Amino acid sequence: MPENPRERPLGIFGGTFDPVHFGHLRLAEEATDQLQLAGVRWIPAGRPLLREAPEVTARQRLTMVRLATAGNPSFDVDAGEVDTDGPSYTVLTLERLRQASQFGHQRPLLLLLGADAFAALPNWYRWRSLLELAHIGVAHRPGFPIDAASLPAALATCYRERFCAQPADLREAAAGCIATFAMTPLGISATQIRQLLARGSSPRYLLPDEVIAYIRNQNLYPEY
Ligand SMILES: Nc1ncnc2c1ncn2[C@@H]1O[C@H](COP(=O)(O)OP(=O)(O)OP(=O)(O)O)[C@@H](O)[C@H]1O
Ligand SMILES: O=C(O)c1ccc[n+]([C@@H]2O[C@H](COP(=O)([O-])O)[C@@H](O)[C@H]2O)c1
Repeated sequence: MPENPRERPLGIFGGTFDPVHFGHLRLAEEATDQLQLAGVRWIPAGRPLLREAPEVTARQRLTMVRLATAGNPSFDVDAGEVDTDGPSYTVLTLERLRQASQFGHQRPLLLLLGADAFAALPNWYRWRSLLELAHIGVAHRPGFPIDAASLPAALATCYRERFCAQPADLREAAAGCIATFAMTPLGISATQIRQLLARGSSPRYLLPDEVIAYIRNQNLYPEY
């Protein structure tokens, strides 16, 4: 049991963010509301796995996340994965957070994932250990159903065993539950934005203006 069982979980939101967009921002905002989080810590992946290398550097993606989240006191940004050499394994990041004196082993942490990332969880390094370190909160995402029948068998079993319907239950333990939440469906992806930028089309209203200005000033995606 946590020292303070009523403490709200802190959301942990990792991503490649190449670039960050309103799908990410609404996910973090709606998770905070629906899962009753204390806030969300954004952690851009330094060297993301199981995907193509990002188009821009880790530091540039970190800056975009800082620009996008500035001004929201419920959000903060962690440069830990960007500052670390080597692949960005989430389990190691969670272990680092648990070792940091501010969290210890009692504070509820909740790893935020979109439904597509959740379905791929069995491919992650030491994926079963993730639930020893944090709860998992899964956002609905258009095109990616969250139901046991569509998940890989090992994950479907885990999902059935760990499912938690009540946000209040997430405060009763430091880790181990899987919750889902139905965020506003937004069919926005960073892939789509990169495709728009590559053909010189406007990405406006898919991501914050501050991020677009940075992309332009730094010539991050050269055709735009
Ligand atoms: N529109 C969205 N709705 C719900 N979840 C999302 C959405 N966009 C991204 N996510 C989630 O945010 C996290 C970080 O995603 P990521 O940075 O890879 O963005 P992406 O748009 O999926 O990028 P890409 O198209 O490059 O794969 C993942 O858990 C992903 O599932
Ligand atoms: O730990 C792993 O093995 C692992 C494998 C794939 C993805 N992740 C993390 O999942 C988050 C979302 O990844 P992505 O590729 O959808 O941007 C991001 O924080 C990645 O570091 C982590």
